[in-house]
Parts: sequence; C-alpha cells; structure tokens
Amino acid sequence: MAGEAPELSAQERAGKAFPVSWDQFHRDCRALTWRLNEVGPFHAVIAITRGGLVPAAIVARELGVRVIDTVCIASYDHTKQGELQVLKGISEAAMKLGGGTGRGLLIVDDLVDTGKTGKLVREMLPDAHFATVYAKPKGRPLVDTFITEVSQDTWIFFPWDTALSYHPPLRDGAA
Ligand SMILES: O=P(O)(O)OC[C@H]1O[C@H](OP(=O)(O)OP(=O)(O)O)[C@H](O)[C@@H]1O
Ligand SMILES: Nc1nc2[nH]cnc2c(=O)[nH]1
Ligand SMILES: [Mg+2]
Repeated sequence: MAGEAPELSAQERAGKAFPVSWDQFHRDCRALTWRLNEVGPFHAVIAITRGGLVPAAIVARELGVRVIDTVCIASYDHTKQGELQVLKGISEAAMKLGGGTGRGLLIVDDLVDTGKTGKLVREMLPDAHFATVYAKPKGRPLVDTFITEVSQDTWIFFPWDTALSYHPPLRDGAA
C-alpha cells in the first residue's frame, strides 16, 4: 500500500550493535566450556549450522569430544527471519549415541534470539543439553548453559560475518 512503512529487518529493529572479535569469541567459547565441563561428559556435540560450527569446534576441542554431528537449519536471510527449514537432520549414528532422545548429547549454537531454532532442535533431542555462547531474553529459557546475555534489541555481529573497515571520526557525524 502506498505510504506504508517498509517492513524492518531484525537487525534494523535491533538498533544496538554488539560486534564480537575472534579473540572475544574464542574467550567466550572457552568460558562456556568451563561451565559445560561441570555438566558433561558428553558422547557427541551436535552443531546447529552454520553459526554453531565455530563454537562447536572450540567446545569439542576443549572437552575432548571427537564425535561431532550437524543439524542444518536455515531461517534468517541475512537479518530477516523466515520459515525454518531443516536442510539436514541429525544422523542415525548420533541419534543412537543419545539413546534416541539426546541423553548425553551436547547441542551447540552461537546464539538464541527468538528461540525458534533452538526450540525445533530441542524437540528433536529433548534430553540433550543445549548450550549457546550468547542469549537474548526471548530465547534464554530454552538454553541450559550460555555465557553472555544481550538485550532483545541488540544485533550481534560475528567475526566471520564482518571485516575491518574505515570508520569516520565522531565529529564528522559517526554514531
Ligand atoms: O533464536 P532464533 O531467532 O531462531 O535465531 C537464532 C539462530 O539464528 C542464527 O542462524 P541463521 O538462521 O541466521 O543461520 P546461520 O547460522 O547459517 O547463519 C543463529 O546462528 C541461530 O542459529
Ligand atoms: N549475526 C546474528 N544473527 C542472528 N540471528 C538472530 N539473531 C541474530 C543476531 O543478533 N546476530
Ligand atoms: Mg544459526
């Protein structure tokens, strides 16, 4: 309709930016592992791709877990969330290790936002432990262990999605 405001993406609605460097991310993943070490041992790590692959590698390395599986889910097209699409489910071998319900399995993702992705994976593995590095309030109840909470109106920028670039000085109107 003419004059109607365009739909805002999740990032535009978020307003605040929370950029994370590789160093910071590595530190936060190690901090997450300290907490998970109290909960395990785990038979396998299930990474929610793609964002969960990086923390899953670091956490699995620290915990000495060698079996890593993926559940491949797409929902955000950059910053707009659409229908969740399961592109690849959990393997039969990993399901078997978790006794069919996920007991002793560790699900890892980079963050929970609305919680939709986490909820879907929890339904696949109800007895698994779900860990994320960052959590927003709406998704937080779904997560068993996380490191840093950010407000719902914050957009997290991961190091694999960003690059160093010139930033104009404040006095020239930079935010
Ligand atoms: O709690 P939610 O609102 O469901 O959002 C969280 C999910 O969104 C991002 O994944 P995305 O779908 O962008 O895919 P990607 O991991 O491949 O980047 C993030 O990695 C989480 O998996
Ligand atoms: N990079 C990124 N992806 C997301 N997907 C859902 N919320 C976020 C967020 O804050 N940052
Ligand atoms: Mg993801």
